[in-house]
Amino acid sequence: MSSTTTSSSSGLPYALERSVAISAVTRACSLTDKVFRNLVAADTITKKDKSPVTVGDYSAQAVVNTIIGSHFPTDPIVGEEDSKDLRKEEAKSLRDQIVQLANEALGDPAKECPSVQVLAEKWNSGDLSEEQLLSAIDRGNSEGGSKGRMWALDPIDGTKGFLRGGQYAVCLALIVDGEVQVGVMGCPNLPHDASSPKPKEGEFGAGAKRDDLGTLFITVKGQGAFSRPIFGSEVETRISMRSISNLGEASFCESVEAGHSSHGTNARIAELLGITSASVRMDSQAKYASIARGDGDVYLRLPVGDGSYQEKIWDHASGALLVAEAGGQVSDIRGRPLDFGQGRTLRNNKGVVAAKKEMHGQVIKAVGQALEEEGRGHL
Ligand SMILES: Nc1ncnc2c1ncn2[C@@H]1O[C@H](COP(=O)(O)O)[C@@H](OP(=O)(O)O)[C@H]1O
Ligand SMILES: [Mg+2]
Repeated sequence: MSSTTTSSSSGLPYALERSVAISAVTRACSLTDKVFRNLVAADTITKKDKSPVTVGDYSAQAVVNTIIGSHFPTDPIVGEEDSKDLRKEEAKSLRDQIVQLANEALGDPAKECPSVQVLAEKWNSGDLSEEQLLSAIDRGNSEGGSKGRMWALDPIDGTKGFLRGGQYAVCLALIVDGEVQVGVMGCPNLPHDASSPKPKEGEFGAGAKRDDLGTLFITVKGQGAFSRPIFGSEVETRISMRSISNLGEASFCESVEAGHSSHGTNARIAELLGITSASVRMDSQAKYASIARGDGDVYLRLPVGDGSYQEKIWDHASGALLVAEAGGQVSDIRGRPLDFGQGRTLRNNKGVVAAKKEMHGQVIKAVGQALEEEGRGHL
């Protein structure tokens, strides 16, 4: 496996990877958005861990892996899904829908940047077989590790948000020797900027598309953080974290799901920091995106219970780089950097704390105190 930096005509490191990732995520977002608007709840099947997996998850992974696989055939992919359940007899109608949706997304004559066009003919014929698409899903079975290049993909991060009409994200990152180098995140339900009114319940669903929704976040290590609409304009805007003079002015983001992040501990940390505004609850890595562009300031993800859950690399790779490139610092609850070189999980880390660089240390101190008070100081 080579760790060399590929660049295209722009001359910047990872320019080709950036373009291909944008193309893959954009196509996957069109697909998930379509599924979202025509959501057929009956097509949801249940994995062993009981999290809902939809036709959107599988099709989006098939699309992204097909595109990554044709441009970078030797790059391993660490993807959330595999095709095991899909290959079962009873999943026939789900498979048929995936084949149709993935081929539509791959065959869509969307505009591509010139470097991507070169290889587009490899996958955009729109007639891949069921087996080709199932194999593409299974390209995501890499075990990860600390050497060489690999992609991390969450085809629909925030599955619960997706199903309830909240935030979700298609997240793709390139990791080289354990360090995230490129991150692209598509948030189809996130307004283009924080000043847009928040979507209200009932604004989603068939035919209710709003022009100011759907935001793409793009980052390459050392090159800054950018956003642009997913659908429509390709003009990118540089984003950065908000300037606040003290943490008392901050607002923080946390998961909607109390089972994913301890709301009680988060509240105590906010109290210790003098934060008075209510937390913003949001599904998916849209939380990283929100603080990166200054909608909020701190992302707290405090482990629940005994802290034995191991965070997955695809749940954090693109978001963590985005925040770092927007002026933030991302670590676990002890202030250790997230270690993406340990396989499919962040097994050397517990929880996540993301905040503006200058204020991160103060947040970590409050985290330690709150855990101590709960008798979880050993975490
Ligand atoms: N006990 C737990 N602690 C922390 N994260 C968990 C968890 N159980 C599941 N998750 C992860 O939390 C992710 C969603 O995060 P959030 O709550 O911030 O939206 C899920 O991603 P998926 O929705 O892709 O399955 C899943 O991987
Ligand atoms: Mg996820």
